[in-house]
Amino acid sequence: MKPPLRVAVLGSTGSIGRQALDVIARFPDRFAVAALAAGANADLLAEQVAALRPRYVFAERVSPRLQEAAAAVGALAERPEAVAVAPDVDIVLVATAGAAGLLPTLAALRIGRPVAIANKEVLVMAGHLVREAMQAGGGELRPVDSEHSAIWQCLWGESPHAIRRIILTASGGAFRDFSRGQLAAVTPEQALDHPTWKMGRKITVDSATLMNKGMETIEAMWLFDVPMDAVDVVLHRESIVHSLVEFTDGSVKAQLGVPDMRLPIQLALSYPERMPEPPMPLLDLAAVGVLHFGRPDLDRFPCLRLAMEAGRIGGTAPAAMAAADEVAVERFLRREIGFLDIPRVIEHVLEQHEPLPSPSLDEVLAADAEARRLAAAVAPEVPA
Ligand SMILES: NC(=O)C1=CN([C@@H]2O[C@H](COP(=O)(O)OP(=O)(O)OC[C@H]3O[C@@H](n4cnc5c(N)ncnc54)[C@H](OP(=O)(O)O)[C@@H]3O)[C@@H](O)[C@H]2O)C=CC1
Ligand SMILES: CC(=O)[C@@H](O)[C@H](O)COP(=O)(O)O
Ligand SMILES: [Mn+2]
Repeated sequence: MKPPLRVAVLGSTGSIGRQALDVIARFPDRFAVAALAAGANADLLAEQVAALRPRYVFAERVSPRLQEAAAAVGALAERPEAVAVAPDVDIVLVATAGAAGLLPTLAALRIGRPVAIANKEVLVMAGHLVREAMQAGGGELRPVDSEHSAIWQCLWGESPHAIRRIILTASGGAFRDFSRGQLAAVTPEQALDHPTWKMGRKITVDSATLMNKGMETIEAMWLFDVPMDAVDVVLHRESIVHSLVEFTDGSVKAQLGVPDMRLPIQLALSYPERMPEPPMPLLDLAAVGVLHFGRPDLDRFPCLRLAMEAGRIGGTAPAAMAAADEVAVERFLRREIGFLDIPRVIEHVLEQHEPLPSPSLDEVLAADAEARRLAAAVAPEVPA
C-alpha cells in the first residue's frame, strides 16, 4: 500500500481549508496533514495544530496558545513560502484568499511540487509567472475552483486543440434578480447570503458583483491555455452544472454534481485516481427537476465586463484589477462604500493604471500596491 499523500494546507482556517481538512480526515490511509498556514485566526489554527500535529506551521498572527501548540509539534515558520517548500510535503493546497497565495504558489512550483489551487487571485494577478514557475520547476497545477475542476474533468482524454469554447456557469450571486435601483441600497449582510454556496466573505461578495466570474474567465485562460475570446459565461441558477466545454466538432461536455466543494478538493488530491466514495450527497436530477440557463447582464453587473477587459489587456492590468477589487470589497464590508461603488472603484483604478506587458514579480507587486492606494482613496458616490 502507498504511504498517505502529505498535504500542506495554506488557508486551513478558511472555508476551503476547513473542507480540505474534512476530506483528509475521511481517508487517513490516503491523505495526511503535513503543514498548515493561516492568517489571523490563531485560536482555530492552534486547535488544528493540536489535533493534527503538522510538522510545519505558519500564521500571520501568533497567539501564546498557538505558539504553545506549534512548539509541541515542530517549528513555527517565518513565512508562508517556507511552509510551501517544507520537506516531507507531497502537495500544496493553496486556499488562501486574495493576494496572500502568490508567493507560496510560485515557491512550491519552482521546486517542482504539485499545487492544488483554489486561490484564483494568484492566477489573475500573475498567471504568466505561475506558468513560468511551473515550467521551470516541472511542477503541476490542479484546479480546485468548482468551474475549473469541471472543465479539467471534461478535458481528460481530449486534445487541447479540440477546444472550441469554455463555458463557465455563474449562479448570478445574491442579487441576480435585483434591479439597478435595488442594488444601490443593498447591505453587506444581503451580499453575504449566497443562493447556492457557503463560502468565505470576499468570494461571496465577488459572486454578488459577478467579479468572481470575471476572475474565473482569466483563471480559465491560464489553466487551460485559451484566449479570452474562447471563454463564455452563462447564468445557471442551480449551480448543478459546474461548467462545460464545447469542442471543435460541436459536441459539448459538462460536469454535474450538487454544489459542494469537497468533491473538487478531494479530486485535486486523489488525481489521477477517483476515490471510491463521494464526499457529498449524490445528485438526484429528478428531484432537482428543472435547470435554468441565461445570459449575464453586464449593465447591472459591470465587474464581469471589467475583468474580461483586463484579461484581454493582460500584463499588469489583471493584477491592478484584483487589488482594486480586494480593497473595494473590504470597504463595502466595512460600510464605507455602497455596492455599486465596487465597480466604480475598480473602473477608476483601471483608468489610472498604465499596464506593463509581461511584468516581473516586482512589477506585479508594484501594480498591486499602487492599485490598492488608488482604490482606498476613491470617494463613494452611492451613500453607504
Ligand atoms: N470558499 C469556496 O467555496 C471557494 C473558494 N475559492 C477560492 O479559494 C480561496 C479561499 O477562499 P475561502 O476559503 O472562501 O476564503 P476564506 O476567507 O474563508 O479563507 C481564507 C484563508 O486564508 C487565510 N489567510 C489569509 N491571509 C493569509 C496569509 N497571509 N497566509 C496564510 N493564510 C492566510 C485565512 O486565515 P484566517 O482566517 O486565519 O485569517 C483563511 O484561512 C479564494 O481565493 C477563493 O476565491 C474558489 C472556489 C470556491
Ligand atoms: C464554489 C465556487 O467555485 C465559487 O467560485 C462559485 O462558483 C461561486 O458562485 P458564482 O457562480 O455565484 O460565482
Ligand atoms: Mn468558482
